Amino acid sequence: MSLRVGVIGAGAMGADHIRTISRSVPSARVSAVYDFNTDTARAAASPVGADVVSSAEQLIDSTSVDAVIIASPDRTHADLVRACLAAGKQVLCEKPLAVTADEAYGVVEAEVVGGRRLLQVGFMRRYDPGFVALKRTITDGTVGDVRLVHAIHRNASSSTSTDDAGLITGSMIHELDTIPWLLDDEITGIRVESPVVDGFRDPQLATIWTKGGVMVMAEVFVNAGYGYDVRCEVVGSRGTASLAPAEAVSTRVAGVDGVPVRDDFVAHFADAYRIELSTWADEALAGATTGPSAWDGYVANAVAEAGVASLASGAREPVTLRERPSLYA
Ligand SMILES: NC(=O)C1=CN([C@@H]2O[C@H](COP(=O)(O)OP(=O)(O)OC[C@H]3O[C@@H](n4cnc5c(N)ncnc54)[C@H](O)[C@@H]3O)[C@@H](O)[C@H]2O)C=CC1
Ligand SMILES: O=C1[C@@H](O)[C@H](O)[C@@H](O)[C@H](O)[C@H]1O
Repeated sequence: MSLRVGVIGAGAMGADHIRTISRSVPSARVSAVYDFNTDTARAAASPVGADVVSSAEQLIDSTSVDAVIIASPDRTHADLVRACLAAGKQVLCEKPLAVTADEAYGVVEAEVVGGRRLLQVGFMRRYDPGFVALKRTITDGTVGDVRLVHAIHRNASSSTSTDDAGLITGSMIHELDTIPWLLDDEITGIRVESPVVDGFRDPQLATIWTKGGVMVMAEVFVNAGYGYDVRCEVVGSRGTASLAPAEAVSTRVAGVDGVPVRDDFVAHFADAYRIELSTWADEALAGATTGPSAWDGYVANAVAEAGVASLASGAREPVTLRERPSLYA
């Protein structure tokens, strides 16, 4: 039996998830696609033989859809997730869970009412072989006690993170989820600054403090021009650990010694998306989900909100969280 997946939003990310499922996830197949733009939906659905449906509601309620992937714009996520929860369907919602922390907590409350976890948030770095190996160097004590993390997150360009707050809620949100997961720690404060005073504040530099006493410097630059670049170095009391370059081979050609930089997230995180989708589909078939939760999505939104406040105030802003329901213990 394979999981019949309905996909809402078939732009860059939705279309890539559809391709990945059809090529590399034997336990699932895409049965229905909805996109606001019908041509976009058709282009993604027809190569995999999926139906194009005329609304998100129709897709969620369809008897030929067992589980849903939401890859429409950020502002649509929370309402669509709530509709999936009301229909009792497993749902993988792309990050961010919501645009504000209150909206994200509303999703937490809706899931708690149902009494079981149905939602996974698309924080795919938790499945990336590089980030998983980096986390292992922390948990097995290789680097000793962690003191600092240096993170870099650059896009060649971005059509989705296009304003000051959107850069934090749409792009930096990956760091805001990765750091607590990597360190098994909580973020307690954040200051975000930018060298750009007028216009779009890109790049942004975040200084992040954790409950365990670690300091993190995170640079996010979504119009860096040269390619997609995600780096992370952990500095501990016994040594350091860094993500290795994504390519396995370094070349010396035409007087240049180096490794290519990939174009975008689709190429850079291909393995992470594949492992994320396979794990999610296998678990959904078994009626469970153990990936990044509604609570994780809410926490990342709460830190992002403090980051947005800091960019305006120039101050270090505290992160205050609401009560964590026992469903996410
Ligand atoms: N996990 C990751 O690494 C990534 C996650 N994302 C997330 O995926 C989502 C989609 O991003 P992209 O694919 O890059 O954007 P995109 O702009 O390429 O695609 C969005 C698609 O959604 C459609 N759409 C707009 N309103 C809709 C609605 N109300 N219902 C259904 N479809 C609608 C648009 O027509 C478009 O085809 C965003 O939430 C983004 O934050 C995006 C890129 C990478
Ligand atoms: O999630 C993503 C995009 O939405 C976001 O706009 C990019 O900055 C990130 O690198 C990508 O992973």
